Amino acid sequence: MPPKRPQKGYEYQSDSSSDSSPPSPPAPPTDAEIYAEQLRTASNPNGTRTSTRVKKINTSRFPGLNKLFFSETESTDRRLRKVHSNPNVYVIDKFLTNIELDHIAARCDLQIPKVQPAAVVQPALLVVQPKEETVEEEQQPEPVMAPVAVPAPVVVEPHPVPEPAPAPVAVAVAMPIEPQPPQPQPVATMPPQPMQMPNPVPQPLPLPQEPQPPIQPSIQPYQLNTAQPPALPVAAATKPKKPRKKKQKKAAAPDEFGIRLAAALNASPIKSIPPVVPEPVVQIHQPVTQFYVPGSPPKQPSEPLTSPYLPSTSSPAKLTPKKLKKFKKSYTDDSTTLTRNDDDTNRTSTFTYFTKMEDSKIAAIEEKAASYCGTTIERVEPLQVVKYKPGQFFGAHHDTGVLFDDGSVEFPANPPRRVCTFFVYLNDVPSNSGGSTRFPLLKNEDGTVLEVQPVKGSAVLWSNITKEGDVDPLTVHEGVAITKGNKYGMNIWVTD
Ligand SMILES: O=C(O)CCC(=O)C(=O)O
Ligand SMILES: [Fe+2]
Repeated sequence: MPPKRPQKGYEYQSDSSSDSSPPSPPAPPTDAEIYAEQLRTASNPNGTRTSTRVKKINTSRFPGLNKLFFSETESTDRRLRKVHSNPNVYVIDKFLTNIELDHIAARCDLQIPKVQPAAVVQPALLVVQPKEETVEEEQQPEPVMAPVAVPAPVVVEPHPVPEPAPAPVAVAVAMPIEPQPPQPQPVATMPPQPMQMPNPVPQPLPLPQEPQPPIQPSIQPYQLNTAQPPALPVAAATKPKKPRKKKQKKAAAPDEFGIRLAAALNASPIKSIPPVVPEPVVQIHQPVTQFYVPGSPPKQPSEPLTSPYLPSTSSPAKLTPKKLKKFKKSYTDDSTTLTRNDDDTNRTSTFTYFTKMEDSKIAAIEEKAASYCGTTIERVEPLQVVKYKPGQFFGAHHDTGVLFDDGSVEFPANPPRRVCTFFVYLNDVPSNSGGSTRFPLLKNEDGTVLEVQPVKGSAVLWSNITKEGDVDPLTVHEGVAITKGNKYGMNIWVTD
């Protein structure tokens, strides 16, 4: 019997060591193509499904993922707003900070208005308003991602409107490092949710240090046996901690506070401002010398795996590309011929990639996604930024395999496979302009299809696999065509 025609492809992982997306044909074969060829000859010589050779994912290696997606008990993580059960789909409001959003927009030259500060504060005002500080300087309270339960369906035009400026004095004392304009919640068209936490008082806005769920004991999927640690990007290397100051009651140094606030407000031309975003602590457990070609299958099943995604260069300069990202035409791979399909009518959007741990902010985002899943940064693919112009879309597909006409999904035989997806919205898209992320097989209680409308900075999060470690065909999804304006998003894929 001839193999079933694959309906939709997905793109294999690209070369993480390059700054941009893979080249268009007739370029020499990319890692993805080489991987596809290896896969074809190794386990799929006739172009048929590979499923009989597929290794399940051992979900016990992902305790964080188990808690989020497969546990009988509800997650108590208040940052997560569940918009569908079984399979669980969550929205994380304000997954990215405004600083992270602005950084991505700048690096990718996205036409997104800069985040508006909540108030325009003259830095001079800050000098005369010393701040009583009773907490340790570096020990910021764990910011809570103010979970504001919004009864759904909600028809909200997600246009952030800057709040009227509060009195400068109040701002000087209570102003967070990063001002956050009010943001509407991503709208999932589902029946009303029980209120998770009433939010009667203004929440302290999150500081640049994002809340991190406790990182699970190291999983160490990749046994890296070498002597020579690579020089990691400055920001990615674990830094020795400065001795902490004891609690003391003191007036905040107006200079420092003013400068940091000014930096956050973008109100200062000062060049050498102290970093606003703390250096992320990237957990690299073992030194790395051997690098696995992205996307290529492991050589021997018994052979220890190396991380497919860690940077392969020891030069921090090479890890900090100055070039702006360029968006390339998206492609998908056909599972029957395992060739790249550039003319895929199922996907008209374009994409580009960040280099793995390209800079401290990118590394922090990777780390944030990993920690939600109770895993470490090694498992996070290079971040992929996607762009939709009016009329563009990404039809129904699965992030972990090829969706067939009969609704089944072929699971790639070997790691790295995309265990879960964070799709982050980089701009707002009003609900009357299309552009939602739609899950055609997931229904709300009222029978309507689950759709999540883009709200800047929020992320929708789902698992691509089942509790048993097989592909979950229910998490097929699509990027609905946007009718007006552009849509920008970012895929964060955590792999096995
Ligand atoms: O654009 C969206 O809403 C979803 C995009 C997506 O699923 C993908 O890029 O894999
Ligand atoms: Fe997707």
